[in-house]
This record gives sequence, C-alpha cells and structure tokens, in this order.
Amino acid sequence: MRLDYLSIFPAYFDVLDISLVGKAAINGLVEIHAHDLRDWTHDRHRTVDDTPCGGGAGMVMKPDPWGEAFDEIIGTESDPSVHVIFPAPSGTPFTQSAAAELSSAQRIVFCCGRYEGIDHRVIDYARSMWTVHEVSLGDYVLNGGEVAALAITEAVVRLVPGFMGNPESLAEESFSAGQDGLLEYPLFTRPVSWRGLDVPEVLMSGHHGRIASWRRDESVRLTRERRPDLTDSDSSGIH
Ligand SMILES: N#Cc1ccccc1Cn1ccc2ccc(-c3cc(N)[nH]n3)cc21
Repeated sequence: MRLDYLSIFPAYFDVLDISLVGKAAINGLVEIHAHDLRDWTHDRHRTVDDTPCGGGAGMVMKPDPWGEAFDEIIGTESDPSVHVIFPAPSGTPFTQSAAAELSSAQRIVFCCGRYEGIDHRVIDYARSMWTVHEVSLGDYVLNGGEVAALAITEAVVRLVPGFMGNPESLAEESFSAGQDGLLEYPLFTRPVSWRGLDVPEVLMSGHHGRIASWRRDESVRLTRERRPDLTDSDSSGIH
C-alpha cells in the first residue's frame, strides 16, 4: 500500500516514521510519501489561497497547485483503484467499516486542506479521475485535514494483513464486525487488587461461559449508555 499526503504542512507526517505505521513502512507493508503543496506554486510567495468567490470570511485554497500536484503524484490517467481522501467537516462520518474497506487499497492519497477549505472543482476533478472519499472524523472543526489524515491512516493501516502481530485481537475491538456493533467490554489485568479496586471475580473464575456472558452484558450495558445510536442498527446484537 502506497500512502501519499498533500499538505502545506508535510512535517505533520514525520510522526509516521516513529509510530507503528513507520514499522509497517520498514517491513515494506506500506510506502509513505509526504508532499508540500507549495512545491506546485510558481509565484515568489508560493501562494496557495485566495479570497472566496461570492464573498465570505476566510480564504479558499486555489485549484491550480492541487491539479499540478495530482498530475505529478498520481498522473493524468483515470484509475478507480486510486483512493483520494479529502478530510472535511462536511464529509461522511468515517467508520470502522470504511477503514476495513480502505485497508485493501493499493494506493491512497490524502488531500489535506487548510484555511476554509479547498476550491470544490479540485474535488470534482478528482471524482472524474479516481475514487474520492470526503470524510469527517466527527462533529467538530479542526484547523485542517492533517490530523484527520493521521487518524484515518492509523485506523486503515492497522487492518492491513500482516501489520498486527495478533490479528485475532482485531476481532474483539469496539466497532469490529465480531462485536455485533457493540462497544468493547472493560478490560483488566494484574494485580487482582489495586488501590482497593478489585478485578471482577467472574474474570478470575476460569469459567469461560460465565466470563463470555459477563463480557457481553457489559458490552450491551456500555453501548446502551454511551451509544444508543448503535443499539438500533441492524448489525448490533441488541434491539
Ligand atoms: N474545511 C474546513 C473548515 C471550515 C471551517 C473552519 C475551518 C475549517 C478548517 N479546515 C480546512 C480544511 C479542513 C479539513 C478537515 C477539517 C475537519 C474535519 C473534521 N471532522 N473536522 N474538521 C477541517 C478543515
């Protein structure tokens, strides 16, 4: 899997060299390439923004540098196997199933906007050439797309076959298909008693049936408390 990042702050992605994603890069599972969008400007000030047509606050990212960067980084041929991701507050909420789908992609290009966003023609052009995803991390506004790109990268790469030492652990996580759309149950380890707080006795009983039942009950309780929106979905084990 090749991952490209287009941003006016490419140093944001240096962190990928020290994280587990960096390990995947060393193992050859992923290739990481960060690019400075200003490298595709031609004026002295390396300008990437301009005032919004129709007026309004803030600045909008000009289309020209994006188009030239696309030509060089992706090419000028249409290829639906290339996934181009535009993080945006107006995007579709990013989910674990979206991460799972992207984990089989061979090429992902993250377009990290700044200011008030990117000229919409850039997204329209990308849609005419590649598979585009406009995604939101959640109902809050970041200053740009870089943090979202890092979060999406981690969610996707950890699902790439061969990345996780113990792939079975993925099946028990919140939001994974194996959890019936339920939140993960509380976890405990040694010591059994810590600052007057004890591990639930059932977990020390060695009775696998009771443990499984306790864990499911806890998942159902937590999901009902914290994510009632998940309890109505068809995938959840509770209705
Ligand atoms: N767009 C926009 C915008 C609109 C108003 C105010 C500030 C911004 C900043 N911004 C510029 C690029 C960009 C990319 C992604 C997010 C983003 C994603 C999630 N889930 N929250 N925020 C924000 C981004």
